[in-house]
Amino acid sequence: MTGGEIDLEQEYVAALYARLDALREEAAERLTAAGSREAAAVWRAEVARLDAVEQGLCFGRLDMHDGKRVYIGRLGLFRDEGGEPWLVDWRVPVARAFYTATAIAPDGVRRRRRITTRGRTVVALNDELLTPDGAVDEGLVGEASLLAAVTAERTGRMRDIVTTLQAEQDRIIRHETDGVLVVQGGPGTGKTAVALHRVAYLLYTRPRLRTRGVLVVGPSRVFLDYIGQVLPGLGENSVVTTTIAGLRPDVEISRVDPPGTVERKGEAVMARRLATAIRSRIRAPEHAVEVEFEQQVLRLDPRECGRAMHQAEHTGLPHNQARLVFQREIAEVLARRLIEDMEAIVLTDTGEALDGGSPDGRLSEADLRALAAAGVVIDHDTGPKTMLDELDRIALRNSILADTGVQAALDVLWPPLTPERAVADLPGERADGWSTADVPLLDEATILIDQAGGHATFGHVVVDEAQELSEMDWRMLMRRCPTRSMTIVGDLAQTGSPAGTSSWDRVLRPQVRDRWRLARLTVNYRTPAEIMAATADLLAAHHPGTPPVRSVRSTGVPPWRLGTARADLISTIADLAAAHTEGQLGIIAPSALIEPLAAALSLETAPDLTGKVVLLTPEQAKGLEFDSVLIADPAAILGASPRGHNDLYVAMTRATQRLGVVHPGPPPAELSALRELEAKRCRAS
Ligand SMILES: Nc1ncnc2c1ncn2[C@@H]1O[C@H](COP(=O)(O)OP(=O)(O)OP(=O)(O)O)[C@@H](O)[C@H]1O
Repeated sequence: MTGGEIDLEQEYVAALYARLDALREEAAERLTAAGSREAAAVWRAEVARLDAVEQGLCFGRLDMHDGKRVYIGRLGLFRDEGGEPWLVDWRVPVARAFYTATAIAPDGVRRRRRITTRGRTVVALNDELLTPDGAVDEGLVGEASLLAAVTAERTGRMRDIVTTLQAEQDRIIRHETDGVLVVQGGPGTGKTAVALHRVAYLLYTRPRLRTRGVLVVGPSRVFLDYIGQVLPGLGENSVVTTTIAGLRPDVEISRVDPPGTVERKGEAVMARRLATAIRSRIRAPEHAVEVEFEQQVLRLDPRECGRAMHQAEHTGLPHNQARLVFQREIAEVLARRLIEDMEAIVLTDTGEALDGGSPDGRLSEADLRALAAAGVVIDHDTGPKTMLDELDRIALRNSILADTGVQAALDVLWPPLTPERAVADLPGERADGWSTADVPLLDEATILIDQAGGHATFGHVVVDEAQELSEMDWRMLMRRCPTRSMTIVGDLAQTGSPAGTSSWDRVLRPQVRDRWRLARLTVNYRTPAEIMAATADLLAAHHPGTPPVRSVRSTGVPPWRLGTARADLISTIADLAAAHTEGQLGIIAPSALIEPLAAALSLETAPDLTGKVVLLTPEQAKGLEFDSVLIADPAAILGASPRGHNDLYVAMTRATQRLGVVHPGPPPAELSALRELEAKRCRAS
């Protein structure tokens, strides 16, 4: 590339930055002058959006066969209002060819130019000529930018990949489906990256989504921190991110359930069990129920109770709300009875004291008390039939409802419930704190007991590491997404949770029937071929039908294993970590080893992704990546749960450069083909 070309592009890019600066200045002024909170929020978001695009504002150019030239960047810029676009946003249709055009299907493109900038300076240009014979410009490397991106040292924070998106990824990002899109792909195929870029794409192309909201669900807080900069970097700041348990921030997690319990609690049948258990709290009486109100004993016969219960249940309202309907029905019955009694006394009017009436044939003391409690003032001079008007009747019914004695009698028939109580009373449950597997149960119970739809909902939901969700988790999530517009990404060969899935159809069909589409990603951008080859036995043994993903590069560095005595395991890992110099090292160990390893490595037990050495379990490592990975005690990882083989697969596929495995005793059969390192040569590289 000639220096002259770079100078020309530099001039163009500098002008784009000048325009960006002008827009920023204007947005900042509008923010200062904003007259309302709403206006301030709009301009604050605009300032953030303009700030976010500083790095790599413009990263590409398309020269079309018809002579047009299109510059592509992180946002659209116009030289002046109504004029030709100066820079087009990567999400507009015309930019698509930047990611998908090939020599065979050039889509009107003659030349694709990648523009690399450092700060505001253009440092490199890479051109591809998309001529029918596939010839490329001299001295240019087609995949140079991609390879530079995938081999760069990791920082503990995911970066966006907008400059190097590949065609199979772009197809998913722009997929037109309104319903559920499932993206299945092996490790490192860019599922997370693609899901986040799809969010940015959807927010851009469907602006109404901004008001309806987008939710991104990830497997852990550490993971959410890891991906936290990607969307802001794409100019999108308004997305809510959470873990599945975080959907109910009011539930404090203080317990870890054993695998069998996690599996059991995650099954969809729990929803039915919960509903049945709640329903069973309602007890239709076999004999008449006596209710005391203002020292009168009123009798309710079982048929009256049954009818009131039926009417309440018929409303379809949650338990506690239907209970109020039941109580109102019963109060109506009781009020009617009281009124009939009172009016019967007055109507006899024989001068006799009847049925507790006073000697002058009027109301008894108890009747008067009941009426007084209802705020009904009796005018003894008025005729008996007009004694209680409609308002009096309502007041009487309300005072019956408010009476603690009546309440106590009705609570035996239809007790009030809390979601916590309902879940804690399930067979096999405990009331001494909650586990993450309890969260969807509590959420389900909330719906059944207190409120239908009191939670926030979203216009689009993204689920990452979606293979980990239980059937109960899916139910909870679907309630947050009434439109069922979702992007679900995951890998069935990486399922670790005992309640997770091995079939997308099994978890999605009950929710959306066949209204979901499957897209696949096939190229691994993270893990070099040498490491993927080392996982082949593990994958073949446990997922015989799953094709291995193709690595985009090889490093020439084979992964290794090192045998050690059990007593030396911790010190061996500590020595390897101390000797490690190249990039970030992830040490992945079974949970039983986290404490002793943290002590030996002077680390916290909670993983810190900004550290040079990060210690974590396979579960915590989900979705993350490191320059080098060291696995401690693979047999323990395999044996820790029924899906230990998937956990080991996850652990082995986290490295972008180097992988080592330290095993006390003989290696697991699946790893025996790894190159064995002699103890004295043991280094993490
Ligand atoms: N087109 C691309 N250009 C540059 N880097 C890419 C590209 N696609 C993926 N990557 C990088 O590859 C790595 C793996 O991507 P990502 O984490 O999205 O994969 P994944 O499929 O979610 O992996 P896993 O299932 O193993 O967690 C990331 O560092 C990502 O930035």
